[in-house]
Amino acid sequence: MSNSTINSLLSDHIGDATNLSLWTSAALSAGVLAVLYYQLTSRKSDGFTHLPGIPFIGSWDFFTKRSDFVRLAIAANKNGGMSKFKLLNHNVVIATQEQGRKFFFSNKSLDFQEGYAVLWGGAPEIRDVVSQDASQAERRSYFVKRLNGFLRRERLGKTVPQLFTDLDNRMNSWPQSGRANPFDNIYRLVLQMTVRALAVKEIADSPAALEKLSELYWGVEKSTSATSVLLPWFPSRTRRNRKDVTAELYQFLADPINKRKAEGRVEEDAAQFMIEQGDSTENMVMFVMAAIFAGIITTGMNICWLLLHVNANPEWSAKLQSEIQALLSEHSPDTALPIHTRLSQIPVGVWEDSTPVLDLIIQETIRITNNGSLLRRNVASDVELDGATLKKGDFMAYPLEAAHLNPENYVDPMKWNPGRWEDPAEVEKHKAQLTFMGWGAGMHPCLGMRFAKLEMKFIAALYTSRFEYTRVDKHGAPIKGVPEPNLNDLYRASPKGGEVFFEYKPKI
Ligand code: HEM
Repeated sequence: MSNSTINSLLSDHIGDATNLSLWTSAALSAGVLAVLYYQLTSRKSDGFTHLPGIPFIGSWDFFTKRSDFVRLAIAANKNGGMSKFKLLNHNVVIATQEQGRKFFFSNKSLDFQEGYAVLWGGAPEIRDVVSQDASQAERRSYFVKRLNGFLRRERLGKTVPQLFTDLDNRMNSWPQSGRANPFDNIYRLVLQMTVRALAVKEIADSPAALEKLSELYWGVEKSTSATSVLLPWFPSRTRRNRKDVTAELYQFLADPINKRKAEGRVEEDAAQFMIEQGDSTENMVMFVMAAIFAGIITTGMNICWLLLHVNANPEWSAKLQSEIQALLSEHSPDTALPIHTRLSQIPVGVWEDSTPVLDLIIQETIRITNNGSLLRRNVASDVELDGATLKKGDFMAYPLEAAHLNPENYVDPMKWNPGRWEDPAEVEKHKAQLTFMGWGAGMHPCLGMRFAKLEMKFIAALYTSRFEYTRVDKHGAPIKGVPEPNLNDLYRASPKGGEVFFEYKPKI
């Protein structure tokens, strides 16, 4: 923790870490931390194991190396109980065992929005740009209502041909064959689909506008730091950037909506539906920002990992191809048609309910990849839990890796093995014990799951039908197996040990 923590603090507060000579920062890190850093490993009288941190500041590693940090809690809680750490004046409790997990997902005093609003700064926040009269609950209910409307089967069904055309056009815009980083070009496919299905046609139609949108999103992410999250009032360099980028993003999304409203022009897209419902531009932009954010981060990282794993596993790759071939033969037998047209003729209901191989592959990929920490805040009264008191105002975190990568729950947990989901009894067991929560659980299950699964299925089907590919490093040397995801990288879970590329060429 030491060097990076101090450096990130300094770079954020002072403005530019490169202005500090290396020896100064190293001396500071070693000297200051030797005095300030403390580590408490045993369970204390308040019933919690206290995790290491810096006095007054707390455990900055929760932001900078989250997975490494939560693994301390997983180890500390192994024989029961929960861990606790400080972030400035906030207490954060990490539950990793069954009792804490069940409480985390079902207790009504734990507030979802409050947890993320204070402890997670990755999403662009509309309140950074325009003042909002609506309460958080009202904004959430608006978001849920609109999302559910857009995900109705008949509505999605009408969009499917356009989604496949978009995907095919994007793939046509790549060099016919070559080496590409999936964490770059596959992410862009997800953005394209999300904007097409849940946002504004004017942007979905324009590769340049999509590129700009992607730049703005990653701009918000890059401008997020521990300081901007924990000290939102602090006029740091990153905070100013974040506000500026969010304001630009807001305007970028609002402009085409306002223009269309002013011209009275009618298009066929999600924005049009919202305009016809009389929605304000602010609400529409809020919806689009949140939907796109959920889309490009989680769906993006999971589809990249899915393609990596499938490629490294000939058995599952063959099963996937035969599932796709069977669907094509049944629903679009004319082999003279282009593959994206044929795939688009498979009904949405079939994609959702009759693709068992894709379902297993997605489930297993998410178990290994989707392992961030979920967050809540106790907004009600003090609660007794597992021999300790979770006070009103305390935060709670549940690291998904505590369940998903635990050898007590999954044999050989780092092995990608979709077959482990074939036994219905096993699936039921994980459901009952809450040991698979890749799509959330209890009071806050993922509301975009159906759409995210469709996006991953469409991309997997079209990409693997169009291309042959192998996994290589940046020099083109083949990569054995599949690296582990770096779970400290909250936004991409990028491969440990360096970038992985796909060397691809068209299938004949
Ligand atoms: C592979 C892609 C995705 C994965 C693995 C995923 C996973 C999750 C998980 C684990 C949660 C629970 C968070 C918690 O309990 O703290 C969640 C919640 C949520 N997800 Fe997703 N998600 C994905 C894609 C999407 C997409 C594309 C959308 C929307 C377009 C979406 C919308 C939501 C919403 C609105 C919630 C919050 C529900 C609530 O407030 O109760 N998700 N998701």
